[in-house]
This record gives sequence, C-alpha cells and structure tokens, in this order.
Amino acid sequence: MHIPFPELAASARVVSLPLRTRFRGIDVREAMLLRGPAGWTEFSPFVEYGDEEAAAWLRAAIDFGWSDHPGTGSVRVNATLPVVSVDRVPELLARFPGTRTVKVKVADPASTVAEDAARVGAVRRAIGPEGRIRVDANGAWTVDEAEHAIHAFAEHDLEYVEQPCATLDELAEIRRRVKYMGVPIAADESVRKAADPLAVVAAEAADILVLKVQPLGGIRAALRIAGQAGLPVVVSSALETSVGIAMGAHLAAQLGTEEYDAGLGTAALLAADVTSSPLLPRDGAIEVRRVEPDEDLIERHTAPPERQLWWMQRLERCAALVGE
Ligand SMILES: O=C(O)CCC(=O)C1=CC=C[C@@H](O)[C@@H]1C(=O)O
Ligand SMILES: [Mg+2]
Repeated sequence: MHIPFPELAASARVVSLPLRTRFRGIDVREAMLLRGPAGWTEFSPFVEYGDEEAAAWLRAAIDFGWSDHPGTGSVRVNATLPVVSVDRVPELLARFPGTRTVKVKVADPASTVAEDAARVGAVRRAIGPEGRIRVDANGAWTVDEAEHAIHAFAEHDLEYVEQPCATLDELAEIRRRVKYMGVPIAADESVRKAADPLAVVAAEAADILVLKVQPLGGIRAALRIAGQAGLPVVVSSALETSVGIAMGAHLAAQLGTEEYDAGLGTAALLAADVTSSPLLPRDGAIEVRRVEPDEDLIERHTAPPERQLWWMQRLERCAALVGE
C-alpha cells in the first residue's frame, strides 16, 4: 500500500530511547512513530541502513497502521541476553520474569569463545535443565570458528544456533558439520537482509527461520514467507519501542507458533518506552494488543531537532521508494 508522504508526515514523531545495556553496538534506539487509521505504528530501520533496505520497514509500518490485524491473547517470549560479564547474568535475566527460553548473544568482537561459553553456562545454571538456550552469533564466525564454538557450548545443550556464519554456503556447511550433534541452525540475517528471504531454504542452509516483521515488509509479507518456507519459524524483534513490538506480537499470534518462543521481550532492554503500559514480559509472555503512545513520554524522549529532520527526510525518500 502506498500512502503519500504528507499523510505519513502529519502524525510522525521521532523518539530517542536509552537502552539499559549496550546491545548490537548501540546505547540509544531511535524510532519514528506514525498514526494510521488502524492505530499507531512504527518505522525504525537502524540508522546505518540505506533507503532501499529501510523502505521494507516503511511497508511494514504502513501495513500495520493502515490495515486492521486481528490479535488477542499473549505470546511466549525469550529473554534476550546482551554480551555482559557472567556476574551480571542473573540481574539481566530478572528483567524477563517467567521466561523459559534465553537467547544469548555471542561472537561479539569484545568476547572470546571461552567467555561466551562461560556466559552460556551461567545461563544454564540460572534457568535449570528444563530451560532452553539459543545463541545468536550474527554471522560473525567462519565455519571452523562456528564448529569450535558450538562444541564449546554443547555441554550446555542448545535449542539452536542463530546465524553462526554470514553466507548461505557457510551456513549450509556448518549445518552439515554439526548435524550429528543435533544442534539446529537458524537463519536471521540470511532471511531479513537477503534479496530472496527463501534462498536460505532452497540452499538447505537452515532448520529454522527467524522472522522480523519490519525488515520483511510487514505482517502480511512475513505470513507469506512463513507459509512458503516449509520450516519452523521464530518471530523476533528489531529492538522496537512497544508500538513496534505490538506489530511483531500480532505476527506471532497470527502464526500461532507454540514450539519456539518469540524474541519479542526486548522492551525490557529499553530504559524508557513511549507508553506507560509497555509490552514487557510477564509470566514469560507479552500481551498481543495495539499500543498507544503517551504524549508526555513522546515529548520527554523526543529526538533532537537535527535527528527529527534526518528521520523526516528518510521517511520522504522511503515513501517515494514504496510508491514506485
Ligand atoms: O531475538 C531476540 O531475542 C531479540 C532481538 C534480537 O536479538 C535482535 C534484534 C535486533 C537486531 C539484532 O542484532 C538482534 C538479532 O540479530 O536477532
Ligand atoms: Mg539474530
């Protein structure tokens, strides 16, 4: 759907939210909020993304704000653990009450395999033998490094390894190498940053697909991809405000996947949100509902004027791309 730029710009607000702990190299999350006839929606491609890639995020924002989407109930979520020292693990997990699954970030330039393994071990001790642990390397390892790391983590029993390597060939190779260990490989960047999100399936490079609603162009687009994939899917966030998390929650609810907990608990990583009733994990789940931002919170966290201008110009360029 194409909405002319002036209509999008009319309701646009830009916020800048501090994170509690550094995550994916950022301490502040910038996001643009828009209000369509169906409710508030979010356009928040990471700032380093180019317009072509960001345009998919705008399609998603428009799909959610300008069409009705069914959604009630709740979806189970995982805790998301940034790269922190072992002694901080209990404090960070406490922000995700009731979650049975933890996603541990690994392969950060600031962390060795031994440190990653120690962090995974600390998570296992914290959540007990029934808990599920997935790790996410964001494509940082070579195939050999991935194999080494997966062996180092094996005693802690992994649910899956997300994007251990960057390319489809590497993913397919590491998948073959660790198959005997029963560790599934999940694809994230190979889905959300690929020209063809299903190429990873054709390459037999993954057992599970991670679906992020904004980069995939919205709820309907993500549902189509899930329908064609023929693999289990896990819905995950892109570190949105609660307004954008609601979009992911609606996708997860429509998919109805019970097997894998969604990576949608990340409002707990923000030190501030745009609503006084944020979509925070409670009893291991978040609610599925639309979120209305509070004017006073938007105002308190409004981005500086030069950042607002930057986002408005980005919105205009992306709206033009969506209209093409
Ligand atoms: O899946 C989760 O538990 C939370 C979301 C998450 O990990 C991510 C959100 C946004 C950007 C990414 O670096 C990261 C990911 O790679 O999955
Ligand atoms: Mg990931």
